[in-house]
Amino acid sequence: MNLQTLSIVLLVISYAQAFHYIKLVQYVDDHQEEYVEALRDWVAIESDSSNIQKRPELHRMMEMVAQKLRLMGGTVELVDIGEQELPDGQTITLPKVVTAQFGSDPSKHTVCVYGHVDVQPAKLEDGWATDPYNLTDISGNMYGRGTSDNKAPVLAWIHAVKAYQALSMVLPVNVKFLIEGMEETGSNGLDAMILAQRDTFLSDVDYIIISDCGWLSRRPALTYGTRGNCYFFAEVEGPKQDLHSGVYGGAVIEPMTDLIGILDTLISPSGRILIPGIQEAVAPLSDEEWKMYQDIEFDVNHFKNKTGVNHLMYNNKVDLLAHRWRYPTVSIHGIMGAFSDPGTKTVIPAKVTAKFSIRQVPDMDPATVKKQVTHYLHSVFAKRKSPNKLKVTMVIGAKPWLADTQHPLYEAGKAAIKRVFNMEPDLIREGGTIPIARTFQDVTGKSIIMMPIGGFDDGMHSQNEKMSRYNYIEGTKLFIAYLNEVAQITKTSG
Ligand SMILES: CC(C)C[C@H](N)C(=O)NCC(=O)O
Repeated sequence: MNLQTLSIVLLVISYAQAFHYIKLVQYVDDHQEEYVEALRDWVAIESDSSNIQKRPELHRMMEMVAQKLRLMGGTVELVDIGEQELPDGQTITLPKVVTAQFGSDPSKHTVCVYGHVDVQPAKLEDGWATDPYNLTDISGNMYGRGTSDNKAPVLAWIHAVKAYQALSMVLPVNVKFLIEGMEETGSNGLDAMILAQRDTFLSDVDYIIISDCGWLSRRPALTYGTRGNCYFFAEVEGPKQDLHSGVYGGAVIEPMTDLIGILDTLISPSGRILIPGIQEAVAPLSDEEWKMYQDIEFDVNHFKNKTGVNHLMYNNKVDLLAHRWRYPTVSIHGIMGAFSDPGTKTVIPAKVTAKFSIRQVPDMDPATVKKQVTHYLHSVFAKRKSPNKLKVTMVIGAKPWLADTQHPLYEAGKAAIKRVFNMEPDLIREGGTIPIARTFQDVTGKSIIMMPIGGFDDGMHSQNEKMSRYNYIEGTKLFIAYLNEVAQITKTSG
């Protein structure tokens, strides 16, 4: 083929692609209401993975996902991943993992979209303005638990594939789905499943795509790193039952006093982690990283006001972003067994269990962190010379993940964002954890991209979580455009 014929062929291809894209976008716009109703149905399921009472709901949720994909003609499996062991030694069935496949053309790339449909706990009385399980649209924002994290993004991916099907257009790449129901509690059972399916379901996967995070501002973003997380229970046990604080106070050494005492030794008021060995393991901030953070458009004051605090740990952009993304932190989440109802119960709790977590960054290692924390807490507890008993357990040990932003997957992401939003994306990291990201990378050796569609103010895990209709619908278009861009990556790129 001579140069002139080649340019004509390329022109015809790009016209055809542009024409297809316009039709797909029109289809998405025309089906907005259907997409919102699909989200309403999913949000109505209280698929809280941290509450074992809700496990039947979680099973129902996984079945709903599978059924949706089956109805689209995918090859769908509900994979049994076994049992979850609870802290008291009991076991409970883990929600099955949904795998699905659309297309198996060996001449095309195969992408695997990972997502989750379990949610964090939510109760109206936590301070929600609307029922967390009844999707409520207020001024273009759809409120409900799990909207942004991660039900709407999963649906947007499904709808992207469905749009191609509905218009009888062939998918530009083969698309696989791997949807789980335990992400919020550390993806229990998934590591083993990924390992077991490395040479089967995952064998022909070229790239993994995750859309389980948010933008940093109103500018679309591509995410190239997440922090890991080590989650601990510290239990202090004393008397054989709860005691009257008037009758026994002053006579016994109280478990709660011990617990608060040791918790106070984890982190200084200025955010310095006091556990020996932790800070030392953190990779230093490179000049290149500093420059990347410096170049990101991010308004610290706006962030402060949106968060509703009058003082942040750091007031300059680079420090603040670095401490959200690439330094570890300790968060204390709650104390089980402590009196927390309204009222003035005067009790000495007999056994209290603190829950805290340490976000992980390169080059920390969860196995080492487990030893460091356990050893440290026992040594500070020993200094108290308390007769009570301390037990420290690590219940989640998820590693951090980092990607190469020079990979063609990111170039394809930039092109798709340019097409849909007509702007360049921010390249960002994420302070939260997607436990399986690192496993995917280590076990399959495949490249991963995180392509968020959540807004910066979606309130994941918080009261009034939402997803804007704009992000949901434009996000669906982004995924459509992205599939097309990935198809252009030369087959040899790893
Ligand atoms: C912003 C996170 C990466 C979103 C993710 N779904 C999540 O919430 N993970 C658990 C966590 O505690 O970070």
